[in-house]
Amino acid sequence: MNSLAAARYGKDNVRVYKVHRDEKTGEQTVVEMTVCVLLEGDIETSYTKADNSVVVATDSIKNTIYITAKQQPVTPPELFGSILGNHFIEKYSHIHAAHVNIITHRWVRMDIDGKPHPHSFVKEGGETRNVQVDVVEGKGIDINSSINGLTVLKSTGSQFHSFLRDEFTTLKETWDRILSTSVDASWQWRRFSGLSEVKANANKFNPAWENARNTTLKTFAEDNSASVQATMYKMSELILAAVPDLDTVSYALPNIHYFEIDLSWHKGTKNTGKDAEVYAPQSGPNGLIKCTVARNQKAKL
Ligand SMILES: O=c1[nH]c(=O)c2[nH]c(=O)[nH]c2[nH]1
Repeated sequence: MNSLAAARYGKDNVRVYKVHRDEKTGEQTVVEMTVCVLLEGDIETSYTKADNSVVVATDSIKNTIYITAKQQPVTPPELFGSILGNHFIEKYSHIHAAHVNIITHRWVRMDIDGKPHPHSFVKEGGETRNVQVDVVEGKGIDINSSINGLTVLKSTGSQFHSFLRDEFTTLKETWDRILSTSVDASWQWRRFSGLSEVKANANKFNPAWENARNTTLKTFAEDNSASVQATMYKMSELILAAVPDLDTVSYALPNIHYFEIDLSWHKGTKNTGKDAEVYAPQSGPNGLIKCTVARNQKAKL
């Protein structure tokens, strides 16, 4: 006999845009999100017995996302995700968990002639602000906030030497290299008991995002990096120290390589070592360095 070992379902890639119009100043503020909601609960029979009576249609889930966006604040995304997820477990007695993922796209207000424009925006790179909100009946609300796709480069101030050498090693040691990565940084909040506790803490989410972003950029720029590993650990420690409500901070950083090009074949042109100016950016393979730093406890490696 087989049995359903795990099941969840819902609507993915629900794109939502919301505008806020400040009637007094005439300034408008926009938010664009891509939302995924997946539900769990007493839904086995829909899989095993073709019983659709337990199915909240994914079309209804999509409608609920729109209605909730209309009726509730969509920022900070941690709060919107909690309100949305909580709705499903309160409304349907047989739904016991709602998993909400929100990608917030980065529309940044334009500066025109040095002044913030009231209703025009630029989409900044591929960077997004994301949240994963898991609302589980009887347990509480787990929130993981993140920055994705923040691409950075420094042209010096990075080293990589003294690494293990053996018969597989060809990489030269370097005391001055280019360092580039696309930052995926995430921070796990201590578990909230429920929606009212999330609401009581709602003013912490934006400052935490700002702190994580600023810390990432400042540390990346200012650290004379011994390695991606050492720099990302410093970033994680600083964020944990600044935001007491976090349990862990994680990074996943690709090491995007820029190779020197030997141009000596052309009239003895010097373009390596201290003479290197023209490099070949690599699209792959790339290093991929990850870590999770936990507060006051040993990380599970
Ligand atoms: O910062 C780095 N960490 C590594 O683990 C590594 N490995 C490598 O080839 N280059 C680098 N750079």
